[in-house]
Amino acid sequence: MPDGPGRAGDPSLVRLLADWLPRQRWFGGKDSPIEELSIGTATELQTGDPGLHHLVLDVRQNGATDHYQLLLGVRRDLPERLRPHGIGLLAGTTGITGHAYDAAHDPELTRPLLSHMAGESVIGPLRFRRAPGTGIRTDLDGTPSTAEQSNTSLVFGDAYMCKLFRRLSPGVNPDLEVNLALTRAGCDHIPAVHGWIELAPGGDGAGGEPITLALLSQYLRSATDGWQLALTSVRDWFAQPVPPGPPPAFTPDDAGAAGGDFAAEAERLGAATAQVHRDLGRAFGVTTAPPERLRELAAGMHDQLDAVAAAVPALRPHAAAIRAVFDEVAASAGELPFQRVHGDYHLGQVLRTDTGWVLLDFEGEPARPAAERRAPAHPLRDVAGMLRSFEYAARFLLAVDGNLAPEAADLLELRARAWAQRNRDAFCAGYAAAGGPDPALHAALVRAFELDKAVYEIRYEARNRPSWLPVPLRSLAHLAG
Ligand SMILES: Nc1ncnc2c1ncn2[C@@H]1O[C@H](COP(=O)(O)OP(=O)(O)O)[C@@H](O)[C@H]1O
Ligand SMILES: O=P(O)(O)O[C@H]1O[C@H](CO)[C@@H](O[C@H]2O[C@H](CO)[C@@H](O)[C@H](O)[C@H]2O)[C@H](O)[C@H]1O
Repeated sequence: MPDGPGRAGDPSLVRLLADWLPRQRWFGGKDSPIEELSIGTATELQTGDPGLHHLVLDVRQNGATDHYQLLLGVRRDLPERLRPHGIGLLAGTTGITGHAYDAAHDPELTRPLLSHMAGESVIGPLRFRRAPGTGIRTDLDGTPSTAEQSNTSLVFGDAYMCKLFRRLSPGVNPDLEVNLALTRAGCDHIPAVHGWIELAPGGDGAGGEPITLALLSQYLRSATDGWQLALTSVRDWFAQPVPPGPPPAFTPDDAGAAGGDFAAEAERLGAATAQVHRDLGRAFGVTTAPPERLRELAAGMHDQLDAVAAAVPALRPHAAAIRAVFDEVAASAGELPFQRVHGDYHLGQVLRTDTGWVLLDFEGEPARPAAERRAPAHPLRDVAGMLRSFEYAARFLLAVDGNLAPEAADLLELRARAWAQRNRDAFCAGYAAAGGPDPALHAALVRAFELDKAVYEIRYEARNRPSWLPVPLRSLAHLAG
């Protein structure tokens, strides 16, 4: 029978994890070495073979400690299907033996999560919770979603999606907080919350609030995410024959005539976004920020730019043009409505269901400190996030194909601009028509938010997906003007 890693100091497990962790998609610190790794909490959820343990890993990088969550499976023999998720063989230096692996990939070990949430179990510092008024089925196994994401989500049949937050933030996760509040506000544009898992206060020294570990939501089986829909539209447009003669100047209307047009969806998405902003305002309140707030906002943008330009040299040639836009915001007058927003809004965060658009993942940008992610902001920050996403979708195919001849790349860049402009316009029109602040009336602010987001993306890609770095860099020249 394999034994478990209950002893927090097992040196062989710690060594194996330090080697394995940086190779995981969801590990947010790939740009720096791990200075120290230790096991913060270890909770046995299932004894026997396979065994299941919940670990919180304390990972020190650049002098700061981040906490990551791992469901650790331990088996005497590791079946072929689990080998890609193996962490290593624990040879028993402290009495622990067996193959350790990431149990999120073992359906047999995911079912207990549902039964514990259904029964509201408390195991050591872990508390399993069921949302008020809901039941949870316990007859389903979970398999990891193949969606491109920063956490790991398990899909349970047609019923549930359980997001395991990988990098833990102190306190209640904003995704849970916002989804519960929007459910109470009767918002139609989110999936229903069924349950969650939390670590009791004091479990890792985060003070009085429990730390959210996982969120169980309604699985929107037949939905397609906005990113996939948008890319299909871009592919259609890029596949159009090139008109003969000198290089054409494509208009946004040309991009719409290609078939697979996304503009009507973009407009509906704009409207859904405005409705969610309205509901967020009702649930959490709206305050009027004085003009000094604009200066603080611009100062924060400059600070991020400093940090990212220091780390990513390719950003530096654009820095002066970007700073001029931030300065314009700092110099402007007027009072602004501040409220809770999505915070990391992009096409991968929205699903088109049979009845309309649903918004996901109210966690905010994973690299920002927790307090900043929950802080009120101007709603046009989300609008700018989605505008960046249209730029991303337009340029993704172009940036990832390194074999394009320069003329072909130039032509596709012109096509990319036309597609992005068409869908940006449609989204903004839908947003303003549904009652959101009109982006056209706040052009300087939207531009600053977009550039700030592009700078964030450059750091995000450098840290997490270096091969994607050309995507935000490519659009920067155009955006910075
Ligand atoms: N309730 C759901 N039903 C169906 N698919 C979902 C649901 N929630 C998320 N997804 C899919 O999973 C992807 C990642 O979800 P998200 O919450 O954004 O995770 P992360 O924070 O890790 O990026 C989404 O882009 C979407 O495709
Ligand atoms: O979805 P997350 O909360 O994990 O957000 C992070 O990862 C996103 C990528 O998965 C990243 O989004 C960037 O890439 C998208 C395409 O994959 C694109 O649509 C977005 O516009 C772009 O910002 C997001 O920035 C990051 O926080």
